[in-house]
Amino acid sequence: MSPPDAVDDAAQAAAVARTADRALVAAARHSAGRTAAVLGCTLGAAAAALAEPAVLGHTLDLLLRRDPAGSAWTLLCAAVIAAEVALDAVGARLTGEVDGRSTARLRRLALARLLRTAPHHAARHAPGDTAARLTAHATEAGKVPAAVAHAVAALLPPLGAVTALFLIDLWTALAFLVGVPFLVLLLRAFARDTHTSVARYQQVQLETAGRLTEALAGARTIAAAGTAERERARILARLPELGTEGRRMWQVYGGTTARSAALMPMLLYAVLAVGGIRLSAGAIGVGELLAAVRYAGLAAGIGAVTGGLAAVVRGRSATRRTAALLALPVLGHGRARLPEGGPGTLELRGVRVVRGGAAVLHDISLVIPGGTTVAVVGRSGAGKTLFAAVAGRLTDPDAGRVLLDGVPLREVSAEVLRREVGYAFDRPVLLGDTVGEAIAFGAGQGPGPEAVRAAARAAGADLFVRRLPHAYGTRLADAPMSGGEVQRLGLARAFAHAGRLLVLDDATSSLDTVTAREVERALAREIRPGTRIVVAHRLSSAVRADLVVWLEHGRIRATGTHGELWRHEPAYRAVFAADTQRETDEDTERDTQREAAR
Ligand SMILES: Nc1ncnc2c1ncn2[C@@H]1O[C@H](COP(=O)(O)OP(=O)(O)OP(=O)(O)O)[C@@H](O)[C@H]1O
Repeated sequence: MSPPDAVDDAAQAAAVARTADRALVAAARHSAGRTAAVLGCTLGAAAAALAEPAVLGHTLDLLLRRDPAGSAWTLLCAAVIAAEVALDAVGARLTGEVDGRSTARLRRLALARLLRTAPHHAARHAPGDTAARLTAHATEAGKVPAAVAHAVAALLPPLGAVTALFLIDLWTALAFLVGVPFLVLLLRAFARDTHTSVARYQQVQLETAGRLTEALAGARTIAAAGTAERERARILARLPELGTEGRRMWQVYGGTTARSAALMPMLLYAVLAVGGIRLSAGAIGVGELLAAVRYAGLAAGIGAVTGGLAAVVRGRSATRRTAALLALPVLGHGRARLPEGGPGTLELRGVRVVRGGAAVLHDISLVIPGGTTVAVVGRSGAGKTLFAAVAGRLTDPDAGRVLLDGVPLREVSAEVLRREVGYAFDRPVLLGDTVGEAIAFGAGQGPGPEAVRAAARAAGADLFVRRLPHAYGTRLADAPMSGGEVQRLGLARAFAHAGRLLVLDDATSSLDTVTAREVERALAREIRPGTRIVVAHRLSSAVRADLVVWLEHGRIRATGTHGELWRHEPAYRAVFAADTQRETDEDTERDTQREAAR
């Protein structure tokens, strides 16, 4: 890694840490009342636990002296113990609520951020990795506010108990204090070791989830390549590490518990021995000795703080993972509207796009008059998809501006942008319950059933949709579709929402040439007129376009009509060499079939 990269990564990690802390504060504020109630209950239970030895000791002294006040103090003992149990129970219930609410809030914020960032930022995290951050890690992170309250309250009994020891008898308290440095060392080592293990464990979890999702998405390729066994090994490769780190966490926890369990009796014996000497010297009574021993037990219970501390450490580490989503940059929107009835004139001024540290679109300056159909062509990797993404503001350029009907796209409101700019992709994802809903899916008021059908007809989808068991009401899960059929539904969705600018990014690539031409014709005749940007490898798309933008290595090599470019630019013809052959073959095939039919 080069030094600037290392600096960038460190700065990014620091930014994520700050975002994580802010997210935790926001989550705690969101349930401030309940978190305060958890703190109140746990502090109350701790106070009751702290009062218990003193009340018990005093009651014992009264009963030994047969003092009549003894029965009232016995009742007080019962009340203190009952209060401790009740407060613990209410605290546990409230803790569940706070955990749930904080988790839900973190999840909602992270998901909203994920959906509002530019797609290439969201793609930084693999789907499995994202799912783990939003589920398991968000759950751990959501536990932090209540865990902090518990950890704070857990400090009260030991600190109060040491104070009480001093109040009962100085020498007994000093006997206890001899063991305290060992306890502190134990807790520090616990916090350090747990943090390291938890961070490693969560990292391995994310990577394994990421690999699993990749494999699920690529199941067909894996089956075709016959590499299922190798893939299984790749997914599970880090499982032993997961086991190692999991065991290490339990070892650290178990070791700390065991060491504190060994330390505790020694402390208690020391207190008992010194207390016994003080009792025989008449410095303290039997009740006070009982109270001192119980306080020593409470004070040594500082080891119990380790449980709360572990939850806080795990939660903070998990928050950083969820917060990486919160730190994604938002694709913000302005409030501007577009001029009423504008033709859809698109202007790119000095557009430059950087990906992976290198410029992949350079100096793109171009005016596309409203109502024009533009074919964006070029070899694979030339920058066509990025051009389309910038043109409809799926992403912002790193330099330069994009204007639609004279208004910078960055300033256009989200609602206007998505009403006026539509997209269809090569591999659309269908969202909604039914086929009809998938076509109507979009911002604002969706199109009615008639508009949905018209869009499907234009996209060449109506016929196969009507053959489905419940036509447009068929559930997507019950409608097995080919790649071309899914693509036609994606086109129908774009047509149903067509605004002044429509971007078709390789959206007919899975259609046969005849269907693709029918769709192009329907688009010209039946869909709201406007500017069309058609990313295409097909010769026919370039032929039908009013203007061709020819990209090469991220730059505009030339613009013009297809005829002009075809006549004067051999390199332009070479872009379509394979397609020319394919279309010729398809024409020949069709001619042959016609001949055969005669
Ligand atoms: N997120 C990214 N990180 C790094 N490089 C990227 C990213 N997105 C795109 N690129 C690079 O930018 C270049 C242009 O990509 P683009 O997808 O626009 O090409 P294309 O012309 O649409 O290709 P194709 O015809 O194969 O779909 C490619 O070299 C690609 O590797």
